[in-house]
Amino acid sequence: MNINKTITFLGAGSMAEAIIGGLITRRIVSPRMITVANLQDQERLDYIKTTYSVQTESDRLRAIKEADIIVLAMKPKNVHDAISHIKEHVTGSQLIVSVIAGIPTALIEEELGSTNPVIRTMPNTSAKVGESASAICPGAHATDGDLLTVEALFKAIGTVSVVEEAQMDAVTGVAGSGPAYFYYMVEAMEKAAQEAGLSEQQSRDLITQTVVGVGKRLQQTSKTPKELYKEVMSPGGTTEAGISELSAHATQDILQKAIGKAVKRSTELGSAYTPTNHSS
Ligand SMILES: NC(=O)C1=CN([C@@H]2O[C@H](COP(=O)(O)OP(=O)(O)OC[C@H]3O[C@@H](n4cnc5c(N)ncnc54)[C@H](OP(=O)(O)O)[C@@H]3O)[C@@H](O)[C@H]2O)C=CC1
Ligand SMILES: O=C(O)[C@@H]1CCC=N1
Repeated sequence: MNINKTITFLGAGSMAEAIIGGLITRRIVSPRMITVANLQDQERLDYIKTTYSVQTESDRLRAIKEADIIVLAMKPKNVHDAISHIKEHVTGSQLIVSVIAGIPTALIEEELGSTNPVIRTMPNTSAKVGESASAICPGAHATDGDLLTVEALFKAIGTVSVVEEAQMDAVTGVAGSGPAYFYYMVEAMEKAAQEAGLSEQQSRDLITQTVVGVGKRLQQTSKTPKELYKEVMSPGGTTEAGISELSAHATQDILQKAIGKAVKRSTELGSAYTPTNHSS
């Protein structure tokens, strides 16, 4: 499916790149329909232009002029400046899509001071390979049509769940941050593999395929995670030795707490932020 909308990304960081990469590689949006602007880093814009053949623009107002969709892809602490800069130039028909963690649609609407439709989203960096687990929710002025447009866009880069806005902080801590937990674990697995005598490449290949297999299995079975790891464990075997060590250190409790902290941080980013106090 090709989406025939002009899209401007305000922000050219990891998340913008992951989404742009997904849209271009999967030929969902033509590169000439995408414009990217950031605050100041021209070298980064040059990299994005060269890598994805999209348009880049150092002037943010020129960047949004022809956009059907404006994607806010800056850090929470930069939202106020970003919106203040563009608000007088945003036209009534432009759809605002936020990928920003923690910032509620009501706040973006207040900053804009208009009735432009706003959709809050939470993708993750697996967008770059078309495998993001994204969630989206509409703001007060967004129509079902706006939601469908953004759903179609994000479906191009993975799966999309439409959720209540009250669930967005949970989505952020679980799925937005989610890839990082797995990469962190993979890092430890690679170190262990190399200590045990595998080469860097062998470790990477074996662990990557293990992660892919786990993902596919989870998608295809109704078994619980416990049933699945029990399948791997033979009594007195290797897995039992490994899982016992994890249990002895209450690893599941730690992981639960870690994700809880991420969810809490998302709520903090929103509650710490007001248009007059935007230091979050
Ligand atoms: N990284 C991730 O995995 C995910 C991130 N997100 C959200 O995406 C957003 C961006 O994160 P990420 O890409 O990691 O951040 P980065 O720090 O990599 O990128 C931030 C970008 O915002 C730009 N920027 C800063 N101020 C402005 C402004 N006033 N107007 C336009 N652009 C501006 C920066 O430009 P310059 O470099 O020139 O200052 C930079 O290109 C965050 O809000 C984050 O919560 C959501 C899901 C996952
Ligand atoms: O760490 C962050 O704040 C962002 C939001 C989710 C993933 N990265």
